[in-house]
Amino acid sequence: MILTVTLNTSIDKAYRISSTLERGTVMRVAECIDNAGGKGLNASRSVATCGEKVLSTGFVGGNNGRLLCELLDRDKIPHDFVKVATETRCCVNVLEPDGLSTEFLEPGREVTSEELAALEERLVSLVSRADVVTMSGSFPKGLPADTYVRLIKLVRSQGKPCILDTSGATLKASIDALPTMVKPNTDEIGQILGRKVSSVEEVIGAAHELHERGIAQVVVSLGGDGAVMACDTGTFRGIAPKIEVVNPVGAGDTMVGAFAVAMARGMEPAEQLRYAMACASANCMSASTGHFDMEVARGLMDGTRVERVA
Ligand SMILES: Nc1ncnc2c1ncn2[C@@H]1O[C@H](COP(=O)(O)OP(=O)(O)O)[C@@H](O)[C@H]1O
Ligand SMILES: O=P(O)(O)OC[C@H]1O[C@](O)(COP(=O)(O)O)[C@@H](O)[C@@H]1O
Repeated sequence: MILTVTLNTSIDKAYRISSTLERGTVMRVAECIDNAGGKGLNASRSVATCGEKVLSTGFVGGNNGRLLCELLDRDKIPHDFVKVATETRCCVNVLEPDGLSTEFLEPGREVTSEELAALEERLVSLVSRADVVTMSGSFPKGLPADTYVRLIKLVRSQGKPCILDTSGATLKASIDALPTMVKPNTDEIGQILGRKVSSVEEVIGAAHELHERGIAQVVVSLGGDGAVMACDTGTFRGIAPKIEVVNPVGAGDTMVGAFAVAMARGMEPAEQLRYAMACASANCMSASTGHFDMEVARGLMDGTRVERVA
């Protein structure tokens, strides 16, 4: 079973509009698709679509929290959340006819230290049943900066692999806890190392350097340009297939879920990367955030290439 941890859950609303987004006007929404969101729940759907058992945990609260659980039930995603006193946030993704996407991410409302302690207690038993644990996304208000450090240590003390996908100061503060895998983008790995990283050569060097610090798999995702991975068996460049992008939101989350599946199945790291990239590209071809069709992903596997670069 793959356990996904989402501290800042959300009702993700994809608004499809039929003309270009214009500031300062009234825009009517042609279609609204609601999904249980927050990065970890996109990863949960990815695990389920890959055909593996998943369990989602984290915090939910209020009416949005109830709706979120209903949306997960609709997607047949099992969940075991800690209920908090505040309302779960909403995130809005506006999709324009030309494929451009603009996201509005609400901050998460306050979570107390008692509610965090309840989650830590719950995790002790949930982690013991998991093959791989993923931790994704930002923090709601109120959580201390070392929250992921504590949760990663809890997972690693049980000898289980832990994938961390977060950003900014939270990522920087959590890296020394040595999760098994991290999935920063180019800007984020630059922030961790304290220097500007831009070319693919610089990304390769940066991924290798972070791997040397003790993170078993460092995966830097590059959107349509694919990904770079540094691990014990070498450094690899993944080339993504050319596709028609419909909604790229959640591609990285899909990648994380598919990586967890590939790890749990004991695939070689380079094969894990190819599998996870094909699923992530398939996510970009679906309008619904964090959803993809496994048949489409299978069809993209041949066009997804992984080459050793070091
Ligand atoms: N335009 C695209 N064409 C093909 N594959 C894509 C495209 N955008 C993303 N992907 C795939 O999804 C992966 C994750 O996407 P990325 O945008 O880097 O992550 P995030 O959603 O975290 O920003 C990429 O490494 C790539 O494999
Ligand atoms: O938890 P965070 O970092 O605030 O991000 C939350 C939001 O990011 C998303 O996962 C999309 O992010 P990506 O496009 O970077 O994968 C939304 O679905 C989600 O609600």
